[in-house]
Amino acid sequence: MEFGLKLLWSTASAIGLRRLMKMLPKAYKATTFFFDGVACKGHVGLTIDDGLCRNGPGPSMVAEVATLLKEHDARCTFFVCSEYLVGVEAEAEALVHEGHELGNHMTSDKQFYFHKLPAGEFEQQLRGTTQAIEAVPGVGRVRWFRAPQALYTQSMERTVTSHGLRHALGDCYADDWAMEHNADFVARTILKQVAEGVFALPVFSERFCQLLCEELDAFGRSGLPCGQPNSMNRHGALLDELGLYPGLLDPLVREWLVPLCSQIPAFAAVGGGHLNSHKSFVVTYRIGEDEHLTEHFDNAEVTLNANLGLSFEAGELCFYGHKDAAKDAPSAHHAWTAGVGHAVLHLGQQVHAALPITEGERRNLVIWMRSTAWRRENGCPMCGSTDRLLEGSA
Ligand SMILES: O=C(O)CCC(=O)C(=O)O
Ligand SMILES: [Fe+2]
Repeated sequence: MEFGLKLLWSTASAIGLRRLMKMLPKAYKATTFFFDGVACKGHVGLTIDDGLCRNGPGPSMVAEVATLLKEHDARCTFFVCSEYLVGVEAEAEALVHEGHELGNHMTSDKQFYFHKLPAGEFEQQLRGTTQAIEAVPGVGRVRWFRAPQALYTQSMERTVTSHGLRHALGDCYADDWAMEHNADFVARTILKQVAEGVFALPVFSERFCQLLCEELDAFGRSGLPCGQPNSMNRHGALLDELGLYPGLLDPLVREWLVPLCSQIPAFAAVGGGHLNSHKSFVVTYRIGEDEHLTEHFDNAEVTLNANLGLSFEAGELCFYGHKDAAKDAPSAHHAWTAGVGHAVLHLGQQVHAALPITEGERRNLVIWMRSTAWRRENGCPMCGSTDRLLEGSA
C-alpha cells in the first residue's frame, strides 16, 4: 500500500492538487485552497483531518500532537468528525485555548458516503456536526468545511454555503498516516508544493466597496479630468484625484498596513515597518477595454490589491517569483473567489500578471506602498537610484 500511495502522491504533487481539483465538477469553484490564504515562502497552513481521535479516547495522541505543535509554535486547523469528538471534549477545548481551530468534517470517516446522501440528510448531518463542534467552549462559530475524501457535489456546495461555511482543501497532501517510517518522504512531497506566494486577507466591508464604486461612478460622470491609474492600466482612477488620501488611504496605510507589514518577515525585510508613502488607484477591467495585465513588478515594496466586488469571471492574479529569479510559469495564483473586499498583500518585486476576465467587470483597489529608508539602502526598484528619492508622507 505504501508504494502505491507514494506513487499517487508524487504524481499528484507533480501535477498540483489545485489543478486536479479544478478540473473536476463545478462545485470546486467555490473551494478555498491554502495558497488562497496565507502563502508566503516558508509558511505552511497546517490542517489535520478526521480528528480528534477516531479510535476513542483510549489510544488518543492528541496531547502528543498538541505538544509537538507547541514546540514549533504552530497553529493548526483540525477538521473534526463529530463522532470522534466524544470523550475528548476536554482535549478539544485545550486545543482551542492554545489557538488551534476546529473545522467541520462531517460525522465520521465513512468512505464514499456523504456525497451520495440526499440533500436534506446531508444538511442534517452537517448541522449536527457544526453543533457538536460549537458546543466545545471557546470555539465560537465554525467557519470551515472539508468534504470527506474531498468528494464535493454542487448540491453539497449549496448547503455548505447556505450554512455560512467555506470549503477548504489543501494544495499539499501526504498520506502521513500510512507512511510511518517515511517522515522524510512526506516532508519532501509537501515542501515541493510550497510555492512563494502572497498573503490573502479580508480588508474592506461590502458596504465600503459599494460606496466606493458609487463614488467612482459619480466621478466618472462628472467629466472632471481623470488620470490613468498607472503606466499599464488605462482604465480606473487615481484615488488622490478623488480626495481620498487624507481621510482614508493615509490612515489605512499608516495605522493598519504598516503595523501588519512590520510583523510579516517577508515584508519587514523590504522596509515593511517603514513604508512612508503610497500610490493608490483603482484598476478597471471590462471586455473590449483593459481585459488583462501582462507580467510586471510594481514600483512598490509591498502592494495591497483588493477586489471591490463587481461581478466577473476569471481574471486571476498569477505570481512568477521575485523579479531577479522569476520563472516562465506561475508558482502561485490567486482567484478572487473569497469575494467582496478581500485582498492580497504581496511583495512589489514579485512578478505578477492579471489573467483576462471572460465576462463582467472587475474593479480592484491597488495600494503601492514604498519605503524611502529601504530605497536609500537598496535603490529604487525601477531605476536603481539611491539618491533623488522624494520623501513620502503616508
Ligand atoms: O489587476 C490586478 O488585480 C493587478 C493590478 C496590478 O498588478 C497593478 O496595478 O500593479
Ligand atoms: Fe502590479
